[in-house]
Amino acid sequence: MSDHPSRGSITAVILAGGKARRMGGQDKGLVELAGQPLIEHVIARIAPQVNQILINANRNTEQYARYGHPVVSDTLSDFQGPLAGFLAAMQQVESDFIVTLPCDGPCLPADLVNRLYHAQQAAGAEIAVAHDGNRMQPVYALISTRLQPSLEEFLAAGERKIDWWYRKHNTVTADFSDIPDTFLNINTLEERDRFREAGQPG
Ligand SMILES: Nc1nc2c(ncn2[C@@H]2O[C@H](COP(=O)(O)OP(=O)(O)OP(=O)(O)O)[C@@H](O)[C@H]2O)c(=O)[nH]1
Ligand SMILES: [Mg+2]
Repeated sequence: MSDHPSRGSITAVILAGGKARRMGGQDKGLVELAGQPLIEHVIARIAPQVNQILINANRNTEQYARYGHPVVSDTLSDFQGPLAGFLAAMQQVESDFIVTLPCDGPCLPADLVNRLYHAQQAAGAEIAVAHDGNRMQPVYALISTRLQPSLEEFLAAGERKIDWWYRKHNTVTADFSDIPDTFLNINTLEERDRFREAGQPG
């Protein structure tokens, strides 16, 4: 992994902690695409962009550990959504920021971290979220780890919606409208098979 001495430290957090109901409850990160588990595609694309990777998973943690990156499970029980994964990561890391991304998006931008970081720096923001031109992509975000107490409080109050939490903070969007296809995510086996036939977009 390359070094980025000019930036504050950033840990990438690959979110693989969901239930994958649309995939019949399989462990989505381990579902195969083009001969490799989905998470391997994601690791390959994010590794050159950061110094540290964390995998957030709630099942099959030994299998995820094989990739040589720390694996953390949600500290809140019962699959309470991606924010629970953000929190588990923040509780674990010592970096200034986390960059979150899902395990089911194998085509993620090659400059995801750079664009998020520049948007954050330009605005002095607490959070930078990807925007594909049509909509926000809320699980692709750069978040200051100083927000851990805020996130703990939000989740303890029973709130779960990412967008609502973002709205409580100085949040900016980073423009990815030139490469919207990079946010394609695979939620069903049919989508996986269609993707396979079409080849990798972008
Ligand atoms: N840590 C954690 N991550 C989650 C949780 N729920 C969803 N995610 C992650 O959030 C990202 C986007 O969620 P979805 O694509 O809807 O994944 P999912 O919830 O597993 O799938 P569905 O049940 O089919 O909606 C994925 O990377 C999931 O792994 C959760 O309860 N905890
Ligand atoms: Mg998805």
